[in-house]
Formats: sequence, C-alpha cells, structure tokens
Amino acid sequence: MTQISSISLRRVLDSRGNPTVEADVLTESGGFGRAAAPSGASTGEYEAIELPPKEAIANAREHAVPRLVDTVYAGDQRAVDGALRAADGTENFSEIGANSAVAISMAAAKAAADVLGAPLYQHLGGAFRGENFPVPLGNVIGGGEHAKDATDIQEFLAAPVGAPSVSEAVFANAKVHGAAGDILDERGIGAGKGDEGAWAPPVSDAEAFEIMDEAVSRVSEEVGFEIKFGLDVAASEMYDEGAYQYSDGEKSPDEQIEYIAELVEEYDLAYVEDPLDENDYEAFAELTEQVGDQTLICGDDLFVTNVSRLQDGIDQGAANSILIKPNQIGSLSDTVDAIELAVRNGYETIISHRSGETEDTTIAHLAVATDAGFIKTGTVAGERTAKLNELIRIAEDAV
Ligand SMILES: O=C(O)[C@@H](CO)OP(=O)(O)O
Ligand SMILES: [Mg+2]
Repeated sequence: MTQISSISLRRVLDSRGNPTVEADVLTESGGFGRAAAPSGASTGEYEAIELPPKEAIANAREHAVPRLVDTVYAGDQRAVDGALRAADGTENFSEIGANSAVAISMAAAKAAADVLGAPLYQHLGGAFRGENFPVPLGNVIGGGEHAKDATDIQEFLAAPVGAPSVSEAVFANAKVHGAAGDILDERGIGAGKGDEGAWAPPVSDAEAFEIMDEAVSRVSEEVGFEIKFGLDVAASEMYDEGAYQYSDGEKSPDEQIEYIAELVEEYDLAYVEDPLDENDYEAFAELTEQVGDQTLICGDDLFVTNVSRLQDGIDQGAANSILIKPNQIGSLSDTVDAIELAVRNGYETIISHRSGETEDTTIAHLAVATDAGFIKTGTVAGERTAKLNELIRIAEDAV
C-alpha cells in the first residue's frame, strides 16, 4: 500500500527568499506527502552538505528517485532513508544534497501517514509514544548571523517552563515578544527583525539581557506561570584566533566559561545553546560540570544531530542536551538515531527549526512523536507560527 509510485522535486521559496528543495511523494494507493528542506545561516562545520537546490534536485533525480520508485515502501522509513544513503554514497550527503535527502525523507513519512490515515506524529511515534508536549523556546531578541548591527549573542529565547499547556506556552512566548517590543519603544530604541522574526535592536548584549529579563517578568506576572529565558550563543560564529570576539572586546575560552556561568547564575537561565566553539568538547565539559545541574547546556553546532559527535560528547561529559535538526544530518532515521542515543544517556532533546524556513510543519510532529522536552521554532512570523499552530492542533487532537 505504501510502495512509492512517484517522487517530484521542485524549487520553492524559503523565508529568506532563497530557493530550497520541496519533495512530493506519492504511493501506489494514492497516499501523498509533501515536505521542504529548511536552511541554516549559522551552520555548523560538521553538518551534512546542502547543495545549490538546482544541483541537489538534478542529482537526486538521477541517483535517488530510481532507487525509491516502485521499489521502496514509504511506510518503511529505514528503507527509504537507507536507499537515500545508498544513492548518495557519501558520509555527508554531498552527492544528492542533504536538502534533497531530507525533503524526500520527510515527504515519504507524510505519504505513509496519509496511507495509514494517521497524523504524522502518531505514525512516527507509534502506539507507545510519550504523553508529553514540548516546551516551545521562542526567539525574542537576536543578532549574530541572523541580523546585522544587533546583539553579539545570536538568540535570546523565552522559555515558558511553567505553562500548563502547549497553547498557553505558545501564546506566552508571543506576549514576551510583544513586551520586548514595548520595552524597546519605551527606551526609544527602533528595531527591525532578524531572520527568525526576533527583534534585532542595535543594543549591547548587556542591554538585551535587561530587556529580556523585564519582558519575561512582565508576562509571567500577567499569565500567572513561570517564564524563564535562555540563549543560543552560536559561539562558533564569534570564535576566531583562539578567542571569542565580542563587540566590546575578546574573551579567552576560560573567560567565556566564566562569563556564561555568571549569566546562568544572574539570570537563572533555563537554557544555553552553543556557549563555546564547536571543536571544544573540553570547554563544554568544564561548563557542564559547573552549571549543568542548574541549566541545559545544549550542543547544536557541536553535535550537528550526528550520533558519532554526540557519542564523543557523552564520553566526555560535554553538554547535557542536544539540538535536533533533521537537515543537519539529512534523514529522519539518522535524526531519530541521534534522539534515541541522547535519551538513553539522559540528554534532553530540543527539536529545532532553521533560520531559513518554509511552511513545513514536520518538526512539530517529530517533537511530539519523540517526546522531546523542548521545541525551538520562533515566536512570530508565518513560517514559525506554522509549526506553533500545528503544535496547538496536535495537542488538541492527541487528548
Ligand atoms: O543556530 C541555530 O540554532 C539556528 C536556528 O535558530 O540557526 P541557523 O539555522 O542559522 O543555524
Ligand atoms: Mg544554534
């Protein structure tokens, strides 16, 4: 029933106005799935390779499509992803492109769910999936590679850890975004928005901390539950010549560890992603040792959703959580392998969008299917709210 009968690939727009790969998968019984690849700006050095979409599509048509059509069952996700790996023949999808691979992988899962008449989260999670819903981490203020002339730290993220439901959490994050906008106004600071819809004000990181702190406490008081905040430092982007380059000077790796540990204390941060360079497992381990019992130290560029990099981190005690981005590794099976390895070792999982996104909502389903503790997918902007609104629908459907 789920045997793949055709695959179409096309270029569509992403939220930055760049082309990306979209895949349609059809099965012999009429099942249909459509998915599109997202795209990063602050990409990790060890990510699977995104090819220019035209090239990715041409190569996937030549190598992958013939291996899948009339042969592989969309319901057998491991077979779909195994065929993609075999068609590509490299470690990092540099032949067919991780963008083509992940689009086909996700579209096949959706086609299978369609045939089975089950929502995607149910198909991926199975009968015994957990009962929890992820806490949404929402980007409220940001800079780094996502906006010029804004903060050095890439993302200041609202974390509504005390929210009684997914929908209350989602609305609270949007309110924090609104409150941060009000505070910027009150301070006479004009701000545009970055790639993910977060405010991108021309302020120092120190001022952004003040604004975030004020915004989460205003909204927390209004909604009556605890809202903390966290960061994506995206430190690899500022690491150069052995030091972290901030607008107001540089910090050595030891100073960076001390600075982040102080921020965790001062602001009671719920979450700190990529506080250190992607090659410095040792520094990650040191910071985790210092503050890992108070906060999540998360590896994004450090782990790139890759089981062997995650295993290295587990062996060394580097970080206590992992960011999960299907396009960093190129297939849903590889993604789920990373999630399972993390869970077996007590690492929290955070399913994440990319800064370049589409209306695709697969990550909302993946987060629920795998019982992830968190999902990072913005606060406002259509390609972000697509996931958040899907999460609200899933929560309603799954009761
Ligand atoms: O660093 C990140 O976590 C992501 C998403 O916020 O950014 P990008 O997609 O640019 O890598
Ligand atoms: Mg990141």
